[in-house]
Amino acid sequence: MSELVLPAPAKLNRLLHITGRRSDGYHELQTLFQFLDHGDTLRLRRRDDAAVTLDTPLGEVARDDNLVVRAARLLQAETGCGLGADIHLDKRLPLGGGLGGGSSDAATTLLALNRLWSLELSLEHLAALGLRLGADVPVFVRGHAAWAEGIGERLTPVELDTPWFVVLHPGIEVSTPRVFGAPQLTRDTPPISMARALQEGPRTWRNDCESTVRRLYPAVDEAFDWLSGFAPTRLTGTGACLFCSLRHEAEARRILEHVRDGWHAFVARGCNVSPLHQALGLF
Ligand SMILES: C[C@](O)(CO)[C@H](O)COP(=O)(O)OP(=O)(O)OC[C@H]1O[C@@H](n2ccc(N)nc2=O)[C@H](O)[C@@H]1O
Ligand SMILES: Nc1ncnc2c1ncn2[C@@H]1O[C@H](COP(=O)(O)OP(=O)(O)OP(=O)(O)O)[C@@H](O)[C@H]1O
Repeated sequence: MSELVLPAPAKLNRLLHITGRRSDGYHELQTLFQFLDHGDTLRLRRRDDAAVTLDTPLGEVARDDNLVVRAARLLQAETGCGLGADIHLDKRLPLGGGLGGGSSDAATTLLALNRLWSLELSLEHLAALGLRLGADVPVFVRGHAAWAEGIGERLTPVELDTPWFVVLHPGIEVSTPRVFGAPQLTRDTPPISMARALQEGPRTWRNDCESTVRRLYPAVDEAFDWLSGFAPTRLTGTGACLFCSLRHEAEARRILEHVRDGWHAFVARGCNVSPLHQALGLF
């Protein structure tokens, strides 16, 4: 096998609580991660030399800063592997959208190169490596919907309902550091048990960043009010994307017909096993 074409799915934070702040400034979270059957696609071809090429420019992100390239280099450094890869990234997920696109691209790169380079590192090992690239990378490596604590790296697999979602992007990029740096952000939600969160169910789930993001970004506020006219709406991560759940795909698709110019929306199904792991025959 010398080439793989694999998905890098989006994630939603179905619930996001901020329970504290660590001494290094990072915030402690409790969150429920679930994957979507929508995302980026990567094509990776093995090279016999150590070069890593990426033929897809990504806005202002320099090639060497792209999480795909950083993931490949990290794997080479960790294992001493002398092989390389030519990588093509078909980017569909918005940057700074709260859908974890960059983290998912990194995770897909780690799993794909582990195969193409015959490294046989365990998912545990790859998740620990991925954490060095970003707090959301481990859940994409592990590949199961999860209750997460810490900065999002302590993961317990869960089975969540799998509705259809409308995901709405209001056409702007939200700065995660700006949201986490906002004085008015709620940072003291008392920790709850995973059992309680699951028992209380989706209708009670909320995102502690929501009011701050709506105040800082009027475009998110406007889109939130609009989507709420169809179904109860939530923010994912620190935004900018919003989502609502529907029982039937047709109902979700009808909402898309009304989306305003300048906004982008898609319909996707929630998945408890990542489409990446389904494609690789894991689980
Ligand atoms: C909020 C989530 O979307 C939940 O899934 C993620 O935890 C955000 O992860 P991310 O986009 O990968 O964010 P990073 O690039 O790691 O962090 C950007 C900045 O946000 C702040 N940050 C981020 C995550 C966190 N738990 N606490 C923080 O205070 C830090 O200032 C950090 O420098
Ligand atoms: N392959 C990549 N795809 C997207 N962003 C990347 C990539 N490589 C590096 N980045 C950088 O990482 C930043 C965060 O990207 P990402 O798409 O993961 O944001 P996000 O959806 O807001 O994630 P989160 O839900 O974790 O907050 C981007 O703004 C960009 O500067």
